[in-house]
Amino acid sequence: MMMLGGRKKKIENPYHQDNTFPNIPRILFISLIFGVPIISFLNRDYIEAALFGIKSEYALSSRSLHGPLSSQSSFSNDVDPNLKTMTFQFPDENEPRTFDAYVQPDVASFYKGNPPSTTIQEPRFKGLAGKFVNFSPDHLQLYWDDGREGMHIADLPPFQAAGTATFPVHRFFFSKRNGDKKEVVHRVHIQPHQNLYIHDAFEEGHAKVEDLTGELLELYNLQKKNLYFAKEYRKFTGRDWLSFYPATKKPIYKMWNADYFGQQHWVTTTETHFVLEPPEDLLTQMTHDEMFRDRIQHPDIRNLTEYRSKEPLLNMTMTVLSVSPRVFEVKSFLSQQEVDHIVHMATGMKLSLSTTSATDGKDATSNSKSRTSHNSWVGRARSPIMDSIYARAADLMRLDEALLRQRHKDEIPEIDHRSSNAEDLQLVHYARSEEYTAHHDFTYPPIHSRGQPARWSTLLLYLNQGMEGGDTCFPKYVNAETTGKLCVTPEIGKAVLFYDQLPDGNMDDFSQHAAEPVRKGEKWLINLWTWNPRFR
Ligand SMILES: O=C(O)CCC(=O)C(=O)O
Ligand SMILES: [Fe+2]
Repeated sequence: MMMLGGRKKKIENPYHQDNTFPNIPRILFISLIFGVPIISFLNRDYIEAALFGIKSEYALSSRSLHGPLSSQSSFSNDVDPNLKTMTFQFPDENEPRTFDAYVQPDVASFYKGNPPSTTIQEPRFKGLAGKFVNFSPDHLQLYWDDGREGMHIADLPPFQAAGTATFPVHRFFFSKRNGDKKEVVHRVHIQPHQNLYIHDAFEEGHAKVEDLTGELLELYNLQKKNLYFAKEYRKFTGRDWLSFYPATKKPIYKMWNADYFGQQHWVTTTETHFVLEPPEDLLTQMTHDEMFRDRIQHPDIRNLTEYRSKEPLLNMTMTVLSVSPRVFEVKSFLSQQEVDHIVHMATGMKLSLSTTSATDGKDATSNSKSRTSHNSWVGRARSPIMDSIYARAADLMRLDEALLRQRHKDEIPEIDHRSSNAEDLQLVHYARSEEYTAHHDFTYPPIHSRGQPARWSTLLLYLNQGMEGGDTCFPKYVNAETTGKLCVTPEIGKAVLFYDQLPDGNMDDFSQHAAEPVRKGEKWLINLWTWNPRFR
C-alpha cells in the first residue's frame, strides 16, 4: 500500500489497511442487548420492465416504518449466471471435486446494443494486486526492493500470505533474520497479469516435509491444497486465486447483477430522505431498542418522520457503470441535509460543504467556528439519521438491515455471530493536491481463519462536488472500447457501490480503484464497508 503510492491525505485511518496487512484492528463496539419479537422484512420483488428495453428490479425496504412487508432472506440461494462448474482432483484424493468458479462473460455481452468491438481493450494501467505466499516453515519478512535496504511491506509467518497493490516493474524479496542481518531467501519480479508470488522452500530445497510436525504440518497441508487449487482455478478462469480454498466460500449475500453498461436496477426503500434539520436533542445516540428493526411495535422510536421527505417511499436507481468489476452509481442516495449531518457528526463542524468547494480545504476548516472535534469514524448508532442511512444502504445492497448492526440472538439466527458485518462510516477528506493512488479495499485473512472474513462491498458516498480532479477511477475495468479508466465524478449525495469480491469468493483484482488528485478545492467522502461473512 503505502510505499507503492498510497494515500496522501490528512485523515489517518488506523483500520483501513488496504491490501497489505492481514491484521485488521478492531473498532470498539458497545455491546447491545435487546429482547423483542423478531419479524423478518426483506422483500424482493422483481419486475421485468419493458421500458426502453431496460431491465429493472424492484426491491422493498428491509425495515419498514409502516410494518413488515414479507419475509425473505438476504442470503443468496440464486446461482449467479457467471458461475461455472470446475472439476478438479487433488493428487492424493480418489474422487474429483467441483467448484463454482466465476468466469467472466464475453465482453461483447457487456453492451446492450452492438458492441464497439468484440475484443477486450487491454487497459493502459498495468497495476495489480500482488499476493505473496510464504510456503515455508520459516518466519519471513516481505520487502519491496527499492534498490537500497528495501522497504518493509509485511510480516509473513510460516505458510501465510500478504499483499499490496503493485506494478510489473516492481521487485520484492522475502527475507529471514540471520543474527542482525537480513538474509534474502527469495526474489520476485512482478509480471503482467500475475498476482500470485510464492516462495516455495520445499521446491527450492530449503525445507523438507519430513521435518514438519504438528501445527506447521497442518498449515503446510492447508496451503499446499490451496496452491494446487489456485493453479486449477487459473487454468479454468484465467485469473489468479486470491482467496483461500476450501475455507473461502462464495459470498453469503445476494450480489446485484451487472450484465451490461447502463443496465438499471430500481430499489425502493421506506428509509426516506431527511429534508429538514431535526433539533439537536433528537439527534443523540440511539439505544439498542431504538435500532431494533420492528419499529412499528415501538412507536416511541425516533423515526423523525416529520423531518423527512413527504413521499412515503424513496426510489433509488442503480446504474451499471462497469460489469467487471461490478460498479453501480446511485444519484441522490443522500439528501443535502444528511450530508451536512454526516459532516457534523464526523468532524464536529457545522458547515455545508456545497458552499466550500471553491475554496481550499484549509480555509473551509479553519473558518469554521463551531468545530468541536475531529472524528473520522461515525457509527450507525450515533443518531437516528445515521441509523437510517445504514438501513437505506442495506436496502440498496439487498441486505437485511440487521446485518449492519449488533443483533439480538434471535435475529438472523443463520449466522453464528451477533456483531455488525459493517464497519463504521469512514470520513475521507482530501485537500488540494491530495489523492489516493490505485489500491484494493480487500486484505488477506490468515489461512487458519475458518470463516476467511474479508471486505465484500464498498459503498462510497460523496459529500461535496465542484472540485477540480478528485474523480474515483477504476483503471482495470473490462470493456471493448477504451484502454483508459472508468472515472466517476463526485456529486453531492451520490453513491457508488462496488464489490471487492467475485461471486465465487475470490478477491476481485479488477476492483482496484484510485482517488485522482484534487487539483482545486477539496473533496469529502465517506466509505461504508460490508464484510463477508463477518467483520470482527
Ligand atoms: O476518494 C475516493 O474516491 C475513494 C476512496 C477510497 O478508495 C478509500 O478510501 O478506500
Ligand atoms: Fe478504496
